[in-house]
Amino acid sequence: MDAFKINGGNPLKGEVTISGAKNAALPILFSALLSQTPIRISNVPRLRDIETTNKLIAQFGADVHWADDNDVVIDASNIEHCLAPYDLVKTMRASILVLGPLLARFGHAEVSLPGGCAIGARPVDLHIQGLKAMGATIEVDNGYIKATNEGRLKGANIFMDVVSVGATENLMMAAALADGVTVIENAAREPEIVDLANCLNGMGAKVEGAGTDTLTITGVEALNGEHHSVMPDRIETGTYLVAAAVTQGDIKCLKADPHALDAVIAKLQEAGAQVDFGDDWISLKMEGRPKAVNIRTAPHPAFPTDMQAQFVALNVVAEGTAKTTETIFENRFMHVPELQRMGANISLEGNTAISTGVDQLTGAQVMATDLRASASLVIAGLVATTETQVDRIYHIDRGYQKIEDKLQGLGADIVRISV
Ligand SMILES: CC(=O)N[C@H]1[C@@H](OP(=O)(O)OP(=O)(O)OC[C@H]2O[C@@H](n3ccc(=O)[nH]c3=O)[C@H](O)[C@@H]2O)O[C@H](CO)[C@@H](O)[C@@H]1O
Ligand SMILES: C=C(OP(=O)(O)O)C(=O)O
Repeated sequence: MDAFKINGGNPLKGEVTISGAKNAALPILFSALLSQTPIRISNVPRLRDIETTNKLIAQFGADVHWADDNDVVIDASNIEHCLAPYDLVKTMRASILVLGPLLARFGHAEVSLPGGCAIGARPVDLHIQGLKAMGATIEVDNGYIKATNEGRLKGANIFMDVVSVGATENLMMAAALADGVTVIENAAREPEIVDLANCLNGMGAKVEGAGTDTLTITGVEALNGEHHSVMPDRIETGTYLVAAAVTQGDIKCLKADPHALDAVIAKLQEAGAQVDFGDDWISLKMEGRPKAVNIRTAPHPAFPTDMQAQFVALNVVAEGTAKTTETIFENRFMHVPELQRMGANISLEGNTAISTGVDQLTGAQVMATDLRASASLVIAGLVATTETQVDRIYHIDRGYQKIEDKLQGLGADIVRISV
C-alpha cells in the first residue's frame, strides 16, 4: 500500500497546473451512455475514479479508450447489457449516475446500491423518487436497484426536498431523452451541473436553467456525439491555495476557474491571504500566519463541503479560535482525530469542530480515511516540524492527479513510498 512521507516547513512557491474536475468529468463520461454516436471528452483528469468509470462503461459493451493524455473517446452505440455490478459500484458512489442514462435510453437498468461510505450514509432515494415520477417502475431487490420503463420516460415536475448534486445530474440526464418537459425544482446549482448541462446541450439536449435552482429539460428523441472539454477542478485548486496559505507561500494556479471559487476565495481573504485572479488563473500570497476563519458548509454557492477538511487544517495552525460546521454529510470529520495526533487543539461538538490554532504541529504517522480528509493531512504535514507519514493514500488517488509531483513542483518535500 502506498503512503506519503512529508517533511514540512517549505513555503509553497511557483506555478501549478490544475487538472479537469473529477466531479464534472464523472457525470460527463456517464452521459456518453445517452449518445448513439461517439463522444470525445477532453481535459479528463487521470485518476482512479476515472479509471473505475471507464471500466464500468466498458463492461456494458461500450468502446472506451484514451485518445490522448487527457482525452477519452466513448462509443456507446452498441450496449450489450445494463447491469452495473456491486464490485465496481462499491468502489465509487458516483456509479449510481448510470441509472438515469441507461433507463432513459434502453428502458431498463440494474444498478447495485452503492452502500454507505466513510463520510455518511448517502442514500439514493431522491434519484429513485425522481425516476419514478417520470414513470419508471423501480424495485430494490437483493441490494440492486431494478428499474424498468415501457417506451420513453415521461417529463415530470420534480421537487427535491434535499439539494443533491448527484440526483440533479441523474434526473437531468434521464430527462434529456424523456417524452415531454421535466422541471426540477430545488436543483443543485454547482458549477459541475452547468458543465454537464453544457455537454448535454452539445449532444442535442434542451436543458435550460443550469446554475439556478430550477432546471427545465425538454426531452428529445436521440442524442449524438459531442466534443466537450471538462471544467477545471475547483476543489483541487482550492486545496493548493489552502496549502499555500498554510505554508505562508506564494503560488499561481494555471488553467483554473476562479469564478467557481467565490466562497473559498472570500474565506482565504478573511484569513489574510492576498488573492489575485484573471480569466483562467488564480494566485495566492500569504505573509505571516493565517487568521482562523469560521466555516459553514452548504450547497453551492455557499462554502463547499469538499473544502471543509482543508480549511480545518488551516484553522489548526491559524491565529485564533474558529468554528467549522459541516451541514452536508453527517460524518465528515475523520481528519479531526488524526490532526489531534499531530498536536492540533481541536474538539468536536455535534457537527461543529472548534479549534484554536497552535504555533506548530508535529509530524506523526496518520491515516487517510476519505478523499478530502487525506488532503487535509497532507496540508498539515506540509507545516509540521517533523516528518509525517500519511497512510492509505489510495483515497487521495481517487481525486488528485499526481498530487506529489505537483507539490514537489511547488517546493514541498513529499515522496510516495510503499509500506
Ligand atoms: C462525484 C461527485 O460529484 N461528488 C460530490 C457530490 O456527491 P453526491 O452527489 O453524492 O452528494 P449529494 O449532493 O447528493 O448529497 C448532498 C446531501 O443529500 C443527501 N442525499 C443525496 C441523495 C439522495 O438521494 N438522498 C439524500 O438524502 C446526502 O446524503 C447528502 O447529505 O456532491 C457532494 C456535495 O456537494 C460532494 O461532496 C461530492 O464530492
Ligand atoms: C466526496 C467526494 O467524492 P465522491 O462523491 O465521489 O465520494 C469528493 O470529491 O470530495
